[in-house]
Amino acid sequence: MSDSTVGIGLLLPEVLGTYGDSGNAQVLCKRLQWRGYDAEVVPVSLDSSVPSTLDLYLLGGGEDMAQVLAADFLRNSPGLRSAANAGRPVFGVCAGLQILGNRFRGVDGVEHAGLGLLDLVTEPAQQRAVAELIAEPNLLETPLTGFENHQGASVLGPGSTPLGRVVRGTGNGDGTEGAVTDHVIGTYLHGPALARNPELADLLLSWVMGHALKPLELAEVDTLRSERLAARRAR
Ligand SMILES: NC(=O)CC[C@H](N)C(=O)O
Repeated sequence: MSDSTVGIGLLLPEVLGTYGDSGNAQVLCKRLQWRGYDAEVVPVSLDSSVPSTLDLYLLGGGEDMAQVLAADFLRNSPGLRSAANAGRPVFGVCAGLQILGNRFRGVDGVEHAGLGLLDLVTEPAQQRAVAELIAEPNLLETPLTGFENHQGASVLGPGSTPLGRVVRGTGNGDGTEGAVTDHVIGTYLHGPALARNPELADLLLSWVMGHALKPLELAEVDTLRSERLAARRAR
């Protein structure tokens, strides 16, 4: 990979790929390439260590045991934490959000340490949240859309702010959705989230590039968004 190529780290897709969130890496890569930048997806698997030099890091959702495996691995491989502490963007979805937090408890009742990159704690909720999820964003202009499928409910501490306010669905479980600390974002949105929410994709990319990127007109993305937002109104 040349120095000018943007390296998009896709962390542990073999265990955090259950909900299709690996698509977030393809979305970021394409949105850069369509604008004339070189970009490459760099998968990081359980048999390697996490490099601290990639430009951005992605974690997807996963089942409970896979999540514990991923959290243990990431706690013991310091690359992600040092990259985040150096300001490199990190985006985690669902299990990814919970791993980025301070700690999470699975449905088995066992508490596991997270990475402490987001100030949040996750406990199992009474009911599993499986639904379309819509939120009014805090950092962006346009509504956040995705689907959710999780048991965990997350409570934010003062070191993180919500990514948005739930309009439909469950999100964190208290009316807020997701969490942000510096350049680390966690969300309960699958979809993949960055395919459904191009403004969120471009926010992450603006942090990578150090400047805003020129807009992209993509009719397919507009159609997908309007279909998903209309589906919520039809119910
Ligand atoms: N979709 C997911 O990543 C699920 C995460 C976690 N296992 C939960 O149920 O809360």
